[in-house]
Amino acid sequence: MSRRISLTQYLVEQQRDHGRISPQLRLLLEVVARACKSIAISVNKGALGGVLGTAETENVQGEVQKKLDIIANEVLIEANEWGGALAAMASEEMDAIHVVPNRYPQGEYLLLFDPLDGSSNIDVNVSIGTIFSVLKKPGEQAGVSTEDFLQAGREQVAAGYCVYGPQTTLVITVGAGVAMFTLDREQGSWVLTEDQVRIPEDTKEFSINMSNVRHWDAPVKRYIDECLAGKEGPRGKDFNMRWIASMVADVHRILSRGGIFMYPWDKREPHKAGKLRLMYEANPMGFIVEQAGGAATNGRQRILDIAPEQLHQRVAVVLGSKNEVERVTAYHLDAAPQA
Ligand SMILES: O=P(O)(O)OC[C@H]1O[C@](O)(COP(=O)(O)O)[C@@H](O)[C@@H]1O
Ligand SMILES: [Mg+2]
Ligand SMILES: [Mg+2]
Repeated sequence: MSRRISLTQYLVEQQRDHGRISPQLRLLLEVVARACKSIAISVNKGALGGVLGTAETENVQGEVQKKLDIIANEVLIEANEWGGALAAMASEEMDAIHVVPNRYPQGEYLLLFDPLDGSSNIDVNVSIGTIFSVLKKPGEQAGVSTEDFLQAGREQVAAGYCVYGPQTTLVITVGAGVAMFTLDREQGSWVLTEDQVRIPEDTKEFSINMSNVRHWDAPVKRYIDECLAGKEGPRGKDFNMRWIASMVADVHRILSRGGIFMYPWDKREPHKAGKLRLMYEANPMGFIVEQAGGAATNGRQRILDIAPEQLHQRVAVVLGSKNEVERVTAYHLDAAPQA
């Protein structure tokens, strides 16, 4: 437990006392936090709010959209477009970038988000979340293009996620460690409940969708086989497994008690680098995990060093406790290059 301060106080300290963020970035993070609060209210209403079920539309990735995917996307756009901190936004649920309309002041930041992560869990009342990433618009020129968004993850100036679970928790980094805030529903405010979060370097818990085992590449199979062999195997210890199928919830557990999360490349759709999206899932989570002392790779390369080529690009993800991520990465690098 740390000092009982609000998100606003925390961000003011980051701005005023440490000079880590600009007033515009502070404003932007407060607006995102407010939008998450509003999404949390819709999530909590569930069937009573008519927010469950599918919307009978598809997003750019060809996935059927849930009503909450669309609601959360609209909440984030509406909350952020008039705030003055942003030049444009990009979302899992929108094919193209959304440039802040001329009627609003233009800011210097770019916001990317997965408005609702863990969509398959919405209707079954399991934790879901929102993931976001903030970049600075490059160059001085007026206007903004998709290319402006295609920056490596190490250029992020802030990132975060909100998990809508038994508690509503907002986790953010501005590049100076990771802070967790819990929503106080009575007060309507975010209260700092954990500062300088650290992920243990070792773990005995892995997180992967085991139903895909037959499709995995050899290094992933080797790593999981060794975990499953337990005390009698080469690792000499028993491992536990958790798979929530909401990346936000799986990553949140790893930040809370360590572990390794993997959504690797697999043979089901070999032309795709992975299932998860680089710009608004892997990059923000990679930034947060590194800031908490963990590691994040695509099996071969640090996620934050990947030069993006497309807004909705997919990527393989291995993240969490440092020593385990390094082990999986070494297994990939030892093996023959992927076919
Ligand atoms: O259903 P699977 O294959 O286990 O995939 C689960 C993964 O897909 C995701 O739900 C993808 O995110 P979206 O729900 O935002 O599309 C991740 O949160 C999760 O880790
Ligand atoms: Mg997602
Ligand atoms: Mg989503």
